[in-house]
Amino acid sequence: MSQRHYRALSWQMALGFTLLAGVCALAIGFYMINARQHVGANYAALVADVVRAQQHPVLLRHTLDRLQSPTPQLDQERLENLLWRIPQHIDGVTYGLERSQLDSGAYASALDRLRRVEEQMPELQHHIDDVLGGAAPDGLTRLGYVIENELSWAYSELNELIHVAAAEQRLTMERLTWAIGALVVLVLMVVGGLMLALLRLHREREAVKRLSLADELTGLGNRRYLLEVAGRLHEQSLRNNQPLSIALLDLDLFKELNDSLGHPAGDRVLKAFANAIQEEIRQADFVARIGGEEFCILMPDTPSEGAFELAERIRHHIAGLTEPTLGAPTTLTVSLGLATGQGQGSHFDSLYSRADKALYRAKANGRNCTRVA
Ligand SMILES: Nc1nc2c(ncn2[C@@H]2O[C@H](COP(=O)(O)OP(=O)(O)OP(=O)(O)O)[C@@H](O)[C@H]2O)c(=O)[nH]1
Repeated sequence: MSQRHYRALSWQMALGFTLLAGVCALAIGFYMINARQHVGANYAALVADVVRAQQHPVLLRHTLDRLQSPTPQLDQERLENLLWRIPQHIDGVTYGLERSQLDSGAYASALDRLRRVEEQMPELQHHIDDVLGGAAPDGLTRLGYVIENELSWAYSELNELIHVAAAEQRLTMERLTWAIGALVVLVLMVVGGLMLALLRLHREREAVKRLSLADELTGLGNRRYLLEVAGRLHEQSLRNNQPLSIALLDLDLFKELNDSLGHPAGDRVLKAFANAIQEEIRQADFVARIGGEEFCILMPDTPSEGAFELAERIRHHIAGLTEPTLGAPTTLTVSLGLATGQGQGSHFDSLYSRADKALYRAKANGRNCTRVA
């Protein structure tokens, strides 16, 4: 699997992480907008009611002041209008307060005063009627100023209370937003960390797997890897009804070389041999070191003639190698056994054993030659 699948997996993880981060960012944005709107919606209507109601004491005072002037004048229309609007606004503000999140204890005294004002409204109406009937305006102004005072105090108290509460709530929302943001960052960090750890684990597992399938000396595949690939290629050849060829290669008289030049020189020769094979084979072919100086090449979609051609090419290449490439003062020859299978009747084990027999014949026939099963 490897590099390609690993890259694909990395991309998938990166994509997943980006999506997750995007969703989190969207969620935070959505939450922040909603949080702000929530704060505004909660108090905006109440603040507007209170601000509108704050005009009543001002208008009342203005009307009463005109009754106190040297030429007293009764603005009957405005007073009647206030008598009608003051209780209405008191009801509206009371309703808004009850529906708000405010602590009822905080606005209880303001509400008491407003209710008292409501109770005094009929009395105020009597005084207006008396003044209209010709009585002195003293009673009307006395009660009027008391009501004006009560309304001013109650509304300014409520106004301040609502603003403080709105500011507090906004602060709480901001803190909450930061906390959620931090939480999301933390979650992203943890998820990111987990993904990285998973990738690292996967990479290490792949490295271990690669090591377990590689030949340490030459870097080629080992016998286990050969069997794995052989199974795949054999199935593929059956499915597509294509020929699959196998070549077994065995260096000639390698023991002598080892004995005369030493083991390290033998190792260098083995590496040179592996390189030479790799230079000759196609990309679709697979080569493995299956024993000391024994190698195997799998050639998918290759008929017997093609396999023979490649075998001979390798043989001549090896015979032509000289000391600088071999890393040892010697010449080298190789014997090869070939076998080709095609169709349902061909089993890989029998293909291998036919190639082995052909190799045995090559050795028996004087070495440095290729024999076909
Ligand atoms: N340097 C080195 N030698 C190895 C390695 N693995 C196996 N050998 C040696 O390869 C030699 C193989 O010898 P034999 O099996 O007798 O074969 P041969 O001498 O090549 O004779 P023929 O195959 O009949 O031509 C042995 O001496 C092994 O010790 C290795 O990794 N490095």
